[in-house]
Amino acid sequence: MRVNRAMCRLLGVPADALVGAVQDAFGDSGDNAIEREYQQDLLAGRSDAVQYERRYRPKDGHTVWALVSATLLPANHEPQHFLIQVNDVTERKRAEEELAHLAHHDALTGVANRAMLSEQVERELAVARRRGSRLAVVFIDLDYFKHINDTYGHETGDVVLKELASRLAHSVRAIDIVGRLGGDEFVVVLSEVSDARDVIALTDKLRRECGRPLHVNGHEVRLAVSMGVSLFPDDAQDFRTLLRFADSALYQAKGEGRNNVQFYRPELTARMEMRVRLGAGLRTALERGELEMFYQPIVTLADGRPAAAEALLRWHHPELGLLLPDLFLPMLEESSMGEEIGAWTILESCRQAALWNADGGPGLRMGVNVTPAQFKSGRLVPVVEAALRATGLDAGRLCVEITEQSQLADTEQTRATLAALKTLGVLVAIDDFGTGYSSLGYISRLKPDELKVDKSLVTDVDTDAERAGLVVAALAMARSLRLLVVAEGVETEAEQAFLLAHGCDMAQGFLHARPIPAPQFEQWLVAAGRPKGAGGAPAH
Ligand SMILES: Nc1nc2c(ncn2[C@@H]2O[C@H](COP(=O)(O)OP(=O)(O)OP(=O)(O)O)[C@@H](O)[C@H]2O)c(=O)[nH]1
Repeated sequence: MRVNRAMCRLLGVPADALVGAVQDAFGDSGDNAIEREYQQDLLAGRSDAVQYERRYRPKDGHTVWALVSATLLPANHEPQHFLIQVNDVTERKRAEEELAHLAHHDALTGVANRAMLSEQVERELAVARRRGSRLAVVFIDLDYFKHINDTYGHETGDVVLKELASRLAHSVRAIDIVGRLGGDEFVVVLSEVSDARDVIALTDKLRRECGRPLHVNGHEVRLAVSMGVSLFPDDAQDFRTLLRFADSALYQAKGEGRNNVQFYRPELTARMEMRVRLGAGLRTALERGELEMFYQPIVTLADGRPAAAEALLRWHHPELGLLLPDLFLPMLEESSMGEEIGAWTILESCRQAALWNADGGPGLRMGVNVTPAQFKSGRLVPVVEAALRATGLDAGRLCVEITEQSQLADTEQTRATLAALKTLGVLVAIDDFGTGYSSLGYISRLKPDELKVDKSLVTDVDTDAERAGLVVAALAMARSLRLLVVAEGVETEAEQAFLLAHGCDMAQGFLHARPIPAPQFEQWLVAAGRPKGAGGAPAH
């Protein structure tokens, strides 16, 4: 064998070290075998010339990719000789590999992207089918990631996503797969799980790892994830369906208050279909006149007189009948119509309040619910301002109700929006108080005008000592902050008497009336305005 100087340079050794040794000492064993097959083709006359790519592994450990062209030299004498031309194509190969990596991996986090994920999972599914083993698809979504982006900026958001990917990758076993679908959505596929208990142990570990606070640019970012799980072969046979089912379970986990794991159940498919159906219907609900505001009275406890109304959205669905917001609010938040419908509810409630308060009316305040999305959109203040201008309602008669949820984070933007509403003269109420995590400090910073104590604390307050203690504490806190308190969900005289005795200002609930359409509300007003003994306020 003879080699030229270029080949010696390529492998980093003198010619005599190469003779007789190229294939065995410097070659990749798999490639060597393939090369021998090509050479057999030439020797057997099956080809005149062959070309293939192979690797050499010089002694310094790096890999050289070569494009090899080989022919047999004219056979004048035995043994026969090959003429082998070797082109170093390492750079081209590296670029190709980089492109392939980019095509298969998520650019931000480096884990598998959607395409690679489905490729890998299909392979794992084939193995699981052959072996009859079980596999879990875990859909993971960060809780309130928008809030992290909004509070700390997009770059910090990116660091959080990278860290999350790395935590996932380090928490799973070598046989598992981690991928990112986009945004804050990740998928982990757990192979060879024996049963749901196995999956719970693994997902609990993932949740613990992902939930550790993260320190970025001097901030401590608190993290939590929700997860939805579907199982092969129990729930579905193919990856697409498994992913869809895991997504339904994730939706359930978000609905259960986040930071938890839910397994897919068949009834979730029906719920998912309903969600899609409602989401589609919402797009045309407004223009078709299917939406209506109902009003529930709020009375002053001291004298039983009407003080306010809470406006509540209702949807007359053409097939499903009258729907309460609990059923369609999540879809409304996701829908492109969310903002438009939100603005309409404010305008409609202001219009009604202006009408009821015209000509020396009863001086009713109108409570209007705003969703967290509406609140955070940055457009709430102009929408309220426009509604007041269009309807002529006195700003002091409008009360914006914001639910006490962790979405209503204690941020600069929250405080600025509340301050802007106050500048307009609009009142602000913290709704569903007692269901969230508000501390006294938090409430005092938000400076609302009113607290609405949630029904869950009010029900049986006269007999349940624990609830009574909480309500009394809430009333004391409200007094110290000079806030008005409305008790929600008051259903019995005994509850109402307890509330009155402990200094609660107002009550709302079935004891007085259910939410009713405007014409019925007017009848209620007339009846409630009558002196006691002349009929009183009917309970609807
Ligand atoms: N920093 C960063 N943000 C992203 C990226 N891709 C999507 N997002 C943001 O991720 C957020 C996705 O939020 P969602 O999952 O819909 O909502 P969430 O706030 O996490 O609320 P829940 O999931 O309901 O708990 C949006 O605000 C997107 O703008 C990205 O590559 N980097």
